[in-house]
Amino acid sequence: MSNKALKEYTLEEVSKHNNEGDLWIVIDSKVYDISRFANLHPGGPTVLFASGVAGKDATDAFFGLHRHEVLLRPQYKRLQIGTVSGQEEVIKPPVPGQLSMVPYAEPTWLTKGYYTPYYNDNHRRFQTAVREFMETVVKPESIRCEENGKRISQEVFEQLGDLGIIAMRLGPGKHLEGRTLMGGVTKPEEFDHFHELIVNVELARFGTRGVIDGLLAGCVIGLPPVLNYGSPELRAKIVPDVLSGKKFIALAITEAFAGSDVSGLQTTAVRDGDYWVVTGTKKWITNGTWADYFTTVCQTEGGYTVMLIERCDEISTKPIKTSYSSAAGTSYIVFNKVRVPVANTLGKVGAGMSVILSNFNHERWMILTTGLAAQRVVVEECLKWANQRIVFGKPLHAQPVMRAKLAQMISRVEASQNWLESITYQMNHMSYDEMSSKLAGPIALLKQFISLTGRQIATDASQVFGGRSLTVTGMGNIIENFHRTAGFDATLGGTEDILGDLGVRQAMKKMPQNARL
Ligand code: HEM
Repeated sequence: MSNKALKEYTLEEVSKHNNEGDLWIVIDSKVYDISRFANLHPGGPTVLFASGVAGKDATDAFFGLHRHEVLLRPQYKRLQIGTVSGQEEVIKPPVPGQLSMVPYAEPTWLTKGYYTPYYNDNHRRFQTAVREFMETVVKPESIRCEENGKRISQEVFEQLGDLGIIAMRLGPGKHLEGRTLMGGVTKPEEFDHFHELIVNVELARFGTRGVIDGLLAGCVIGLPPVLNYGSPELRAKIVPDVLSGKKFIALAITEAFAGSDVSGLQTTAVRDGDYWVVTGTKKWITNGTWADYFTTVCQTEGGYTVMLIERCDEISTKPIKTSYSSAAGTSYIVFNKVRVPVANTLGKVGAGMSVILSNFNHERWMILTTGLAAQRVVVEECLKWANQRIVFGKPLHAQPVMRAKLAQMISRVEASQNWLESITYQMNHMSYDEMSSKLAGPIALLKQFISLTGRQIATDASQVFGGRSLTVTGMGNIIENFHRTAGFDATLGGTEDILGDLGVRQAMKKMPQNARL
């Protein structure tokens, strides 16, 4: 119903409808006829007949128990029959694309009145366009897929492809040449790692951790070896379809036999004329359940070799059940004497380790950007909840223990943001080789820091939300998802302890020989 068709009522008129079969309430200036809905209400009918609710302004009671989006669902929206005369809506529904006004809900560069050394007007226009698209198209789909465990629809993947988002997730580079990015908001030559950071942040804000990986993390890590080491023929065959969202690729390294210790891999590739014959298994492969191509590391004579394997009858991919949604497509893969053309070899035979390692910094940077974005959303949720939740007659934030938790959360997110932007700035100014030698340590340490703070934030947030943080639906749904999945970032792309160790080893390598106290 459009606002024009709605009638105006006085509070006195509303108050007469307070019985079974004839029940109205007011929520934030809007009058709802819930006479028939009462028996269908998920919270039961009795709560709706309570004296402060039936026929009354139930705004505070409603927002103490429901998220705003409940009222926006079409089946509930149509319960509205009018507005209260002389009243205006105070609690505005979220508008897709809009920046949050909650303190610390946005990084400083997106907060009114603050300055930034890193971002320019192009980044701002780009951020607006990406957020609007993500919130309008990707968010509803993400919420559905996180719940039902299905992959994002083909239609949305192709929209991501058309806007250049799949390609942009790989960072700046030749693969962007000639592409129209976000409908022309940014030119390929303007696109830098801050644009890429914006894309990663904006797709990670929905409280749908499985979907973050489902939004083609497999391509971010699986396609670069093809771009950097594949023959022109192979690139021409694979890259256009993958970047347009028509075909999918996964990076198949880890095995039940080897995780962070990549040198324990057992999948073999044996040469037979112009083919490799690949036999073995891979485990925890993101996007593997639906991938058309697998960038795979195999043991060959002379060491490890990376090759692109196309899906065929000799490959089976089984979904692995994890504590996050199957929308990520996490899979167990069996290669049963798969014949792979030698022309699909990526890099030199026996030089597989350097092909894999060349990709790790970017992968870790990508993981920590989405991890941090999700943490900031949790901070926003907690600040809002601490403000609106009334306990012992006062808002939750009146309790010093709650303020102490919020202070810790905010500080962690702001510290990570500043470190991340500093590293991203370095990435923009360094050659690929410089990045490998100078940023592997800092990226590893920042990833360790962000995955650690993620788990600390998850623990604090669950205390702020109490029982609501345990339920998949309702007020604390974002906290529940975050709390359940925060540990993932401590494992993906190298475990937290190993990355901390790597950071320190890199530093020690650079210690001046004559350094003394
Ligand atoms: C148009 C009005 C209303 C609609 C459309 C509505 C809808 C819902 C929905 C969809 C849920 C399931 C949980 C969720 O998705 O958040 C729910 C739960 C609930 N509702 Fe309502 N509701 C309305 C008004 C009210 C009011 C005025 C009260 C006041 C007491 C109330 C009390 C509850 C309670 C106690 C629960 C269970 C909450 C929980 O499990 O934590 N509802 N409602």
